[in-house]
Amino acid sequence: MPDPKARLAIALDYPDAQQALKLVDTLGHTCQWFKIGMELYYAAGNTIVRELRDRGFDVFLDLKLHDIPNTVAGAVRSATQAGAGLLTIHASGGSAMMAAAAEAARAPGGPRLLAVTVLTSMDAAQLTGTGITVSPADQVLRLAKLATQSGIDGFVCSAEEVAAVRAATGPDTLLVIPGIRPAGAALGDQKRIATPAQAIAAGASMLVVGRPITQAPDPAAAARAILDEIAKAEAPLKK
Ligand SMILES: O=C(O)c1cc(=O)[nH]c(=O)n1[C@@H]1O[C@H](COP(=O)(O)O)[C@@H](O)[C@H]1O
Repeated sequence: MPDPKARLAIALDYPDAQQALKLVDTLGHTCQWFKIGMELYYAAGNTIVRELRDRGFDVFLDLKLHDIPNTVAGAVRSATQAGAGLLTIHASGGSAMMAAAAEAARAPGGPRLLAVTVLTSMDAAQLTGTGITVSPADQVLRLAKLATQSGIDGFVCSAEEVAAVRAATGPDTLLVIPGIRPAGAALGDQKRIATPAQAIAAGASMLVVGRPITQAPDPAAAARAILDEIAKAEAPLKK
């Protein structure tokens, strides 16, 4: 059974390195993966990526790149220098953009790329508002297939689509699932959600959790509870 720690990334959605590192210190080595998103990266750049690497953690750099192919390839090269293990790009940037990103990520020490499909904060009505009239599930599948053809083998989607994406892309695909809400947790802006156990049971490789841990009265206890839920969900059923 894989270590549950390898299957949880904590979203460090903070405005500066000081606040982010305070949470990291609070969690200690309960967790292995930390996700640095736009809020923290725009404030602290590659310095915070290196700081976490120096402390022995793995870094998931969530920059959701979406630009012309040449620009995205350059951004992948810049992000590679800091040593992130995972990096996100938007699948809706298209096949040429994803292929250019995949090529840039093949450099030594390059990150594994994850194509973000349909944001977990979007429901069918919001998707329709952007001119896409198929369901979120159909759009996720379409983008996952496009990403696969473009040389990307990891995806971000919601737990609602994970089983279909797994079936379409194979057992080795890295499927990373945000929109995780333990039973009773506040939804905030998330729309397509699941509990940790539901997401793992549906076939998720890794879960992304932010506020249910960072805003908890006791973040370390909240993280441990989620790791326990992951471990139980992946344990074979005893008959
Ligand atoms: O790429 C992501 O990580 C991501 C994609 C997505 O579709 N939905 C989504 O919530 N995320 C990120 O996952 C984290 C979720 O945070 P919480 O909603 O606080 O658990 C945030 O850092 C989001 O930026």
